[in-house]
Amino acid sequence: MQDLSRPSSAPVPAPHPANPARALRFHAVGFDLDGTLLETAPDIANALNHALRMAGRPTIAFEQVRPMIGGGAKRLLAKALAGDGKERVPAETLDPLYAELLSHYEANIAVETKAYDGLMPALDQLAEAGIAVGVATNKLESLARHLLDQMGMLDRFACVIGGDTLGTQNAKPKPDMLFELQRQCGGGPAAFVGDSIYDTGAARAAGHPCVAVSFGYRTQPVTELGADAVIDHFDELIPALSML
Ligand SMILES: O=C(O)COP(=O)(O)O
Ligand SMILES: [Mg+2]
Repeated sequence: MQDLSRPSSAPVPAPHPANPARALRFHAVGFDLDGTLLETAPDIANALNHALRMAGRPTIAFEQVRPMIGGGAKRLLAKALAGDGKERVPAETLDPLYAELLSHYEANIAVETKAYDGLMPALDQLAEAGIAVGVATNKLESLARHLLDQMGMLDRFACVIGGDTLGTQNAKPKPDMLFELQRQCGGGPAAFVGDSIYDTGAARAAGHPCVAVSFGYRTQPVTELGADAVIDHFDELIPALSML
């Protein structure tokens, strides 16, 4: 039926722009979680500092915690307790504090955590193009699912592989989690997007092209991660994937 409410001189709406994700060669795109999809460092730092307080140790400034994230919370706590890194922390000290950190984090997992700018439109474009997306994080799988659920994002991902899903000995930078993500996303060519050396290491070992985000957590310059492309904003993700 003719729309009589629109005057004949009204501009015709522009056609929906073509979705560049439809031209990608990948069947699946995997994402790291901390420092890639979500800025989780404030809530992680709060949980770490809670555990340090329980141990009677000095807390660590947020800016110092950020680059320490990437290898999982247990490694983060061990690094924080080790101070200059020379002190080896015995399991009987580490394990109860790790339990404290986890329970504080679980109860306060999405207080200050935020999705990075442009993430949702990029995920929308991938979904509209029929490309499966999954998460491979060194976080415990249960915490990763809980966090994504709290952020209202869990149903966007075909799978969530955590640092413990295949056994912690197979966590990134081993390639296994990326192979599992690829399998659960239905197979076919897959790319990976991450923020740290754990991610680029896993992608290289899996033979998956890799995009590094410059806004995440790492100790070295982003150009030294060995990624195939670097992006500063999620608006650049699909153009970057199209070059790989
Ligand atoms: O929790 C961590 O230390 C790492 O998590 P990520 O693999 O999602 O960066
Ligand atoms: Mg990360």
